[in-house]
Amino acid sequence: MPRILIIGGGPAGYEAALVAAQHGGKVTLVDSDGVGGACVLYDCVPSKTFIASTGVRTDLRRATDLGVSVDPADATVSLATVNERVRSLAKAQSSDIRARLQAVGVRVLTGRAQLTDEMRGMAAHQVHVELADGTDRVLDAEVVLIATGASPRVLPGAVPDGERILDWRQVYDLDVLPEHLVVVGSGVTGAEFVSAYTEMGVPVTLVSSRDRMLPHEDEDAALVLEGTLADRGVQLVKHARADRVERTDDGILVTLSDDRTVTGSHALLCVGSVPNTDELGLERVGITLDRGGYVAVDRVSRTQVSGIYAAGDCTGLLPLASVAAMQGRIAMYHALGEGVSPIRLKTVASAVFTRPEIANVGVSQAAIDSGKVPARTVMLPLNTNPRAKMSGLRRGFVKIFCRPATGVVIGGVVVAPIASELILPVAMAVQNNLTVTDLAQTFSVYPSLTGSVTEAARQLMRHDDLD
Ligand SMILES: Cc1cc2nc3c(=O)[nH]c(=O)nc-3n(C[C@H](O)[C@H](O)[C@H](O)COP(=O)(O)OP(=O)(O)OC[C@H]3O[C@@H](n4cnc5c(N)ncnc54)[C@H](O)[C@@H]3O)c2cc1C
Ligand SMILES: NC(=O)c1ccc[n+]([C@@H]2O[C@H](COP(=O)([O-])OP(=O)(O)OC[C@H]3O[C@@H](n4cnc5c(N)ncnc54)[C@H](O)[C@@H]3O)[C@@H](O)[C@H]2O)c1
Repeated sequence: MPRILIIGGGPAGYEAALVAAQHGGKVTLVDSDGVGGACVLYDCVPSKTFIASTGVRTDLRRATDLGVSVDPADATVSLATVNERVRSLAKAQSSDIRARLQAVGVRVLTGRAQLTDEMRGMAAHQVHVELADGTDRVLDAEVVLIATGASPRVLPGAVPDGERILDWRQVYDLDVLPEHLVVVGSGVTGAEFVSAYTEMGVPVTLVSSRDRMLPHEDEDAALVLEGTLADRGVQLVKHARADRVERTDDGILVTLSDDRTVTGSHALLCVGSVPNTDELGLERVGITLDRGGYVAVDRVSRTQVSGIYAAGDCTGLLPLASVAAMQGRIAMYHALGEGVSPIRLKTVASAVFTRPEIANVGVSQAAIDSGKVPARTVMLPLNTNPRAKMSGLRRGFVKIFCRPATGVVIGGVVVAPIASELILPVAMAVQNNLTVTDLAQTFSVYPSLTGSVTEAARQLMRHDDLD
């Protein structure tokens, strides 16, 4: 069995370690900041835990429409308590993962690793680990997995100070809600925080470099979200690139590239990430990084160098926890000589955890509209759904896309309060090459929001599908 050394303990690294150990590999995992990685400690898990608290206020706000009078103003937020919950849940999950790794025999080291091969082309790679206790160790391994993730991008004129100018990892240090939050960047991270703080009752201004939020998401979905946020009082400043963010006497000042200015009490920078790939000794062993600093990999996570694999955000493939984990597992199956299918991004389901949520899977409407992918499409507003009416939901929709000739489902989008859950039947259909007839003939519960998924599929069935 090869010796396996994994650098980075996020979903890419720890999922790889679990499968490798379960298949008999002798595995060491080195992580500098905490098992679970940035995913569990700073990014995905904390943000979704925070959003869970904001959702309580959303439900209270909507209660009056359903005949239950609650004044949302009475629902005061103890930000310190919310943030303490966020931090302790993240730490608990990190401990759980460490325990699982140790239970299957993975050796876990806390420290910073880098490749130090003295010669290229050797059967074993050499890794130097600077341990957290100040000591050093040199380890040899036939298989190395680089799974070092990414860090918030810092704009030269807008360096976070952790007090008023924040990146998304620093927001949990606030004890009091901002009086007026300016979010810079309208990608998924920016959109989620705009939605969450708005639900908390904080006035929010969004500085968006594009003509719409969520430029990589379904346009109809992004417009629904923009409409909802505008109704909730969010100020959207479009075509606005932030050049500088500075402290003022009582807050912050954002200066845009066209000299417009935006003021607020706090700024939250959500301007993307950079891969953690420097100081890893990659060039020394013969791995060249691309222009963005990412490690290039093939569909079974191999780098240019034999025995060295990479997975997760450091590869820039699709920065999602689920994809990172799959890349990590695939790398280990391949390294251990197990049968493995190359990664398929066309079946990845993902969600934006705003209110409403936006979830999608498979091909996009943009690819269909551009003529790249031939498809039949349907978009069903949720306000026709009986369960949605009962719950007072007015916005949202279900879209399904299928192949013109066969009716095989190739993608879909759901915009709804729990779209992240509702996308699963569409994802199952895409993953398993099911047709719209298969979906339509599946019993959905009456009344349910998934009834709109089966109804959308029914609308895509053609007369000859009924034969
Ligand atoms: C705000 C936010 C919310 C998100 N929400 C979601 C979500 O809801 N769903 C979803 O699927 N994805 C989400 N993502 C994306 C997800 O967090 C990432 O795709 C995921 O963390 C990638 O996992 P990873 O294993 O590649 O890296 P990471 O989770 O970043 O872990 C890498 C680890 O390697 C360590 N490391 C780095 N260098 C070294 C070194 N030299 N030696 C040792 N250790 C090292 C790091 O300290 C870190 O602990 C979100 C991202 C952000 C920014
Ligand atoms: N729910 C989830 O699954 C989830 C949540 C958050 C992030 N993620 C993952 O992380 C990826 C990255 O998302 P992200 O939002 O962190 O980064 P991103 O790179 O997608 O978005 C950053 C945005 O900031 C803008 N920007 C950059 N510089 C700017 C400036 N000076 N002024 C104004 N705007 C500026 C960019 O144009 C871009 O639209 C996502 O694609 C997703 O895969 C997933």
